[in-house]
Amino acid sequence: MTTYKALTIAGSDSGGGAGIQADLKTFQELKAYGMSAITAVTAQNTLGVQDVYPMSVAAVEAQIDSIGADLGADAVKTGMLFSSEIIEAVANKIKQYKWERIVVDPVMIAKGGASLLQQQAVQALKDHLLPLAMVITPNIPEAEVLTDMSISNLDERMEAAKKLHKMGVQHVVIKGGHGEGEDLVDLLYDGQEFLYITSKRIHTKNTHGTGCTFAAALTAQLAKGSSVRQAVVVAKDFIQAAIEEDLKIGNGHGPTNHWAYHHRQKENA
Ligand SMILES: Nc1ncnc2c1ncn2[C@@H]1O[C@H](COP(=O)(O)OP(=O)(O)O)[C@@H](O)[C@H]1O
Ligand SMILES: Cc1ncc(COP(=O)(O)O)c(N)n1
Repeated sequence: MTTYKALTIAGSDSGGGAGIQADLKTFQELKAYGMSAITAVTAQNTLGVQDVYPMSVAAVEAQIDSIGADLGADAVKTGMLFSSEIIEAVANKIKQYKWERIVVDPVMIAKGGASLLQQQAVQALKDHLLPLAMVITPNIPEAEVLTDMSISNLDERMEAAKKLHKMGVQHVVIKGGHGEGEDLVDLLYDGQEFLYITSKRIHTKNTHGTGCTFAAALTAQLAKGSSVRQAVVVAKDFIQAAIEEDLKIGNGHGPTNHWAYHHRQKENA
């Protein structure tokens, strides 16, 4: 049996709902072997981010080198990268190891408002990482920052997707969690066609880590050899199940349930 390997380069969330922890749980549920390179340690829970401790560039590079020199990776996800220095180092390592199945989740601000990316690092993200991305997965506010436009309807979202594609990204997924209304649309653009992945909005405050979990599911599927289109569909099912069966823990915005998708599949088998 082949073992498919997925690497996440992201921040640690001590509360376990987002970041590295969400990614590794999701990889495991989708049967990809999970590995990590930590860019920053956050002291975080369902109430918010209490503190951020970035790692040194050398520490980030060393973790990636340990993986590159031995295990290798079939797909790589980036999440919280914090600074331009870390972004540049990560982009260089991706090139050095010739990794191609790259999912860039351009994490900027936690749901509670804490900054997970320094403002001056947005340009580094555009210059160094976007051209390496097989898929980018911004939410609407992140797509607005990256394209320097305001997005208030689906037409503007399509225009933003085209702009991001022009920046060198192969596939763009602009997620719809921050949109309005009962119908929620995640929009996929591959440079030629748009695909609308729709669902009903679930009314819950427990959406901590939805973006990380969605992008991690996408990465696990890409590691196993899926096409981007198939991987996005599975990622959407995964996050839908994880939000529907939320865990109701902590006193703030609780995490999603990373085992719900697998659990449902077993019940339906
Ligand atoms: N209330 C919700 N009901 C159903 N799906 C949701 C909800 N909120 C987010 N999602 C899904 O979770 C994923 C992450 O979406 P979004 O909230 O836009 O990103 P982020 O967590 O990065 O802010 C997307 O696939 C989106 O469709
Ligand atoms: C370490 C870390 N990385 C990413 C997020 C974004 O989480 P969300 O998916 O809730 O926007 C977070 N809160 N913490």
